[in-house]
Amino acid sequence: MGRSYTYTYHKETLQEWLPLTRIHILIHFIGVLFLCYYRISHLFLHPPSPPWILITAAEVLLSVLWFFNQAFRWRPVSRTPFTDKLPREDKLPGLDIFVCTLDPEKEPTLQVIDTVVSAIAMDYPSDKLAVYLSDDGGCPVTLYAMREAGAFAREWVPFCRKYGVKLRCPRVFFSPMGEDDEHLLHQDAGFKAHRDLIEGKYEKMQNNIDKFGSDPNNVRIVSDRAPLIEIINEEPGLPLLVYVSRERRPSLPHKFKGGALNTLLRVSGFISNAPYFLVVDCDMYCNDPTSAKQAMCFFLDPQTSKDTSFVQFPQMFHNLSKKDIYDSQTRTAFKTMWQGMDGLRGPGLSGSGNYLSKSSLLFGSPNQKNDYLADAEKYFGNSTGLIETMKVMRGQKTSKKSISREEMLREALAVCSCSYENNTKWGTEVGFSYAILLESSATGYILHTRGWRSVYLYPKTPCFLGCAPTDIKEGMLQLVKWLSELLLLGFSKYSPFTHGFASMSIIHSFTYCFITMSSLYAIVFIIYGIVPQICLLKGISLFPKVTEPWFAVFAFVYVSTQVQHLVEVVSGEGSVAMWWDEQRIWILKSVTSIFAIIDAVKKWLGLNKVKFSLSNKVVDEEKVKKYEEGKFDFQGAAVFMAPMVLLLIINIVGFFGGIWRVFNEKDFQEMFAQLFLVTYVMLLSYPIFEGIVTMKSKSE
Ligand SMILES: O=c1ccn([C@@H]2O[C@H](COP(=O)(O)OP(=O)(O)O[C@H]3O[C@H](CO)[C@@H](O)[C@H](O)[C@H]3O)[C@@H](O)[C@H]2O)c(=O)[nH]1
Ligand SMILES: [Mn+2]
Repeated sequence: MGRSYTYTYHKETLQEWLPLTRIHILIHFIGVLFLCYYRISHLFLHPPSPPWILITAAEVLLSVLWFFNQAFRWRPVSRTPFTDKLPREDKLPGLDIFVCTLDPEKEPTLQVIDTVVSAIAMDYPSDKLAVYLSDDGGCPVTLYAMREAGAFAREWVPFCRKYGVKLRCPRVFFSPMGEDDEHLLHQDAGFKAHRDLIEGKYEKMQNNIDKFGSDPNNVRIVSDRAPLIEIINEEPGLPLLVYVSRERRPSLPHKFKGGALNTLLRVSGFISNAPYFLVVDCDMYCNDPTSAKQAMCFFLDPQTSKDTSFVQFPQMFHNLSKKDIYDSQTRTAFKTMWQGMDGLRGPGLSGSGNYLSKSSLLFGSPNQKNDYLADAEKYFGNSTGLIETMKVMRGQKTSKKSISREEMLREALAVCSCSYENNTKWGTEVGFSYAILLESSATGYILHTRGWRSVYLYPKTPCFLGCAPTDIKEGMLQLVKWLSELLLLGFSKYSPFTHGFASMSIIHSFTYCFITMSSLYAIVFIIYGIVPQICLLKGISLFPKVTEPWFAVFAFVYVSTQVQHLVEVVSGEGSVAMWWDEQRIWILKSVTSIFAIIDAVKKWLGLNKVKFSLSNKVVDEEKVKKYEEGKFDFQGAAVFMAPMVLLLIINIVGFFGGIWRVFNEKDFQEMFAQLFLVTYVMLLSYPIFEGIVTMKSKSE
């Protein structure tokens, strides 16, 4: 174990081999500098030819990206919360849970309900807990299902508490996975009977929802509607359960999930007004009920409470196969990157599985210099009731007498209207940011620029489990949606290159530079996938001769990168096969990022309408089967695959043509690097060829 710092309720541990990592970065950096020197000086010494200019551009860009990428390796930490040291339950602060859903077609209602029920069963004092579902589709089936879920929760929550059930998502508990709970095996016969009774009720609920949802009218999104708030459960011993569907009008902007979350921020003020809240997407059920207390270890700790804005858990998935050929788990993001940022001033906000402090979103910077409440209407809008709730949260005196429930609900409905945010600071200074479509990425980043910290927790038992895309089309859609938006953030007025440098620690802002720019790998790989191959065919050497000392620089940089990656994968319980597979998918995703760049340019020029492409969470058995077998499935992804297919064809021609030419010309020494490159790509992309060939034969 590395060096560690102990706080009142938690502990921070530095990576054990940190000095080695840093030495490696420095040595590699020298290699990179030599490489850039070789390329750039070559352009001045020899008449620059187009292939040389291109390859120089690619390598310089790659070096810049490498440089920013090292910021994640500079100071990774891991954290351990001490939940048993927390104050007594009655001293814990209030907690709201926000679940967002939109479309029952892509987000099956039963899944949404499992998430809601698992949230209600969180291990947290009931009178301090409230669960809100934001239904952006306004679908009758969702409201109906919420009422059913409310009734089921009345049985489920006491059952979980009585027997100390660990898996509190009913679907998982009643699946074969639920039978592994050691501690439940030793329960008496009464437990078994109780369990079967509850299982019956669970099935009944599912049937009811299915039946209600079989009427097409009940599953249609209502896009023109008045707001609706319904308090579903409100009784002692049970958490509050609230259904919220904000006003939607086809002609008025609604700001997607960011808009939904900001609405919940306001509505919850009237109903529970907790100082902290958890955001989960509707497919991300709570797998470990202790996550709330884990997060509280940071919010309540005397040393970290003042400037901790959010606690992020990794997004993990319940539907991944062993091989995970598409790297849907995005290991690099949730292991290397987030952990690396955690040692600086904190990970980014991922949008799901994160606990946040409401004050950090509502009242500016942690040193409380700015008093938004002094000019409340300008910042928060004209609801005096809402401003009262905020004063209460800040511990300020309020002038308000208690109001009737009807009046309270009326005021809460008013802050759900489409026009409420007009001429206020919602979406800019207050609440979730509307700067880009990825409300969370932007919000997390802006919180950091204001001086807030965040925390990353990666416990052994996953706290939240969602549904990952299991075919390439969905995966690519999601990738393009994220990377194009992040690129736009990089060119916005909030850019980490300008705004960020000015307001954040320098290494922390490097991590954001990398995050916003990572789609530029597309340019590197496309050049690298065309130019050396064509030059190999034509006999133009682009790299130093194998016998020249300069060759060693290239070889070193290549091997060093591979070793770093291998160490990272293997030290995190990955395998060598995973290291190899990740390279393949990384190149594939990088090449496909060209669509993200195109998309971002189009949006920037105003050619593309801003549209949130909702990820599909429906499990398709056939797709899953192929994915489980580790076979690439390109069905429906022809467009996304086109650039990669083109590069592969060029590479195949380069490989065979190149070998033939080298044997004729005997210029093996000059061409070694290029031959190596085409061979490496051939080996790496074999499963992709296979996928393409089987796709063909299927459509015939
Ligand atoms: O107008 C909308 C659009 C989406 N959602 C909800 O937002 C969530 C995220 O949507 P999804 O399509 O599943 O996003 P992902 O592709 O999984 O996107 C990731 O990136 C998003 C943008 O930052 C984050 O919001 C997500 O939490 C994060 O999981 C879902 O619960 C949706 O129901 C809404 O409530 N209203
Ligand atoms: Mn999702």
